[in-house]
Amino acid sequence: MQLKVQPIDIKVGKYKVILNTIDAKEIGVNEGDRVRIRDHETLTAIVDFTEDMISPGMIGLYHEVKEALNKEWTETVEIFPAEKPKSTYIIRKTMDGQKLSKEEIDILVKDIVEENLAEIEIAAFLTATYINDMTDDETEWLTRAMIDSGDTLDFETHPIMDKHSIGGVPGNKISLLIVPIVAANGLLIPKTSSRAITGAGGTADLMEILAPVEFDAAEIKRMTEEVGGVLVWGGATNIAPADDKLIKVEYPLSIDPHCQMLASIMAKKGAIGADHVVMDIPTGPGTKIKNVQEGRKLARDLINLGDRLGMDVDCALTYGASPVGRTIGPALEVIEALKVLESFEGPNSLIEKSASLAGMLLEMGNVAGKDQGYDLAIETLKNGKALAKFKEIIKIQGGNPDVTHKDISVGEFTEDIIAPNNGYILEMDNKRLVQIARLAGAPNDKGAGLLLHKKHGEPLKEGETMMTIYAEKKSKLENAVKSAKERTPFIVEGMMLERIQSFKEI
Ligand SMILES: O=P(O)(O)OC[C@H]1O[C@H](OP(=O)(O)O)[C@H](O)[C@@H]1O
Ligand SMILES: Nc1ccnc(=O)[nH]1
Repeated sequence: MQLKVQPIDIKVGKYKVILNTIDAKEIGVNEGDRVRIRDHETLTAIVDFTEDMISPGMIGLYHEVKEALNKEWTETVEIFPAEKPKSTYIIRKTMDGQKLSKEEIDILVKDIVEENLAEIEIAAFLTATYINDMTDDETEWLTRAMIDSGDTLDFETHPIMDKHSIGGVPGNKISLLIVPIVAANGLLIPKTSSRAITGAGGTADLMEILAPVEFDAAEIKRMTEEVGGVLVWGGATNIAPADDKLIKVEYPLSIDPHCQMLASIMAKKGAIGADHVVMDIPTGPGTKIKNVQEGRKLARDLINLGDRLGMDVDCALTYGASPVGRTIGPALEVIEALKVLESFEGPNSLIEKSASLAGMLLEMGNVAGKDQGYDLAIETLKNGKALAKFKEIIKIQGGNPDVTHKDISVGEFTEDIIAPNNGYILEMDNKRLVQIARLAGAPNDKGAGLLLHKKHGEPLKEGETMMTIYAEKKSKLENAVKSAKERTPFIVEGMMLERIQSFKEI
């Protein structure tokens, strides 16, 4: 069918076109099907429908298709129904619980990277692997395919150190401390992070407040060689490019399937050529890993995958049942991390955890003797060398090295959540805390988040503030406050959990 072009200058991240319902019926395609567009070259695009935005006889070309075809308003193109990509059948196999071959995984990752799959198809794949986990072989092939589909780094100097957390515990701003501690001790640590996946602020979301985080592989190498470390966003590089496309679909689902998590993390480590890696596995109720047994199993899986890929991986099972430090959400977390670097002031949970993991890396990189790493990490924080190194990192990434915690602005709309009665905090619900922080606007509104005045095990008096919610928009604050009051994230000794009413005649 010949159709006239209507350019739509909206970027949708993949080849997509929009047809009038009448034309779509005539061609015989449904929403989400593909069409081949033939002109001087042929490309395949995913179809959207509309009744009124596009008139019959026209085809809306979103930015990416328009750029590729270089067609102007009312020029014509010829379109045909096209086969679905082979990956959709491969995804179906995963949904049926069947195992995939290396070739199938390579095809799937290629289609993800080339934007040939609709989000709903990627969501189906992720959900299928959430239900039917991949085997060790499949996970290794997935990781290798993710590494091979992008750029890799090859440093002349070794060892290359790296750190990653599987996430799942709110407030986990430790990379902002660990990277400068390690780099300040002469080791190279080119750290790539993702944005939030199940949380309210990933390391990339945090670092972005202090400096740009979008760099390509060559720039990451150059900056690391110059100052020893970087803190950049993995999604902006062409390093393991499938990763961020999968994470974008995981985020609204708030899931991080086991095999995807392994591949996502280890592909980033493999691609930058890491020799020694420390993995943080937050463990406990409300995290991705419910108990120590599960944590040990994941640690073995990570070590085993590292071994297959030629990396030395050590894991730290860490306490995750309540947040790290007292802040959740980008700006609040950055302030807390900067205070530790500036004056060694801050919550024990943050300092202890950061120094322990940094210490492991210092020992693995042979700049600290056995069992000496923790002390060296604390010393590097106390003597200001970590702060000085962090300033160098901020500067080389294009940020302002003179920034202090006082310069970071938080949301102007705040409300305190008050203790319902006297008692002790018996539990904190991580997932609820993240939901409330997300309702307040985190991670996209950088100033949104939570300041925890009270934590697990601490006593409180009726009427005391348990936490303050911060938001950049009043409506978001109201939503978050309503949610926090309806279902509290704190379980206080002696409090009534919920009132469940009998059915009443109206
Ligand atoms: O949103 P959830 O799933 O909690 O965790 C995701 C976070 O965990 C990892 O942290 P890091 O890069 O090791 O600091 C990721 O890179 C990301 O920032
Ligand atoms: N799935 C993931 C969890 C944590 N970090 C990542 O980069 N990816």
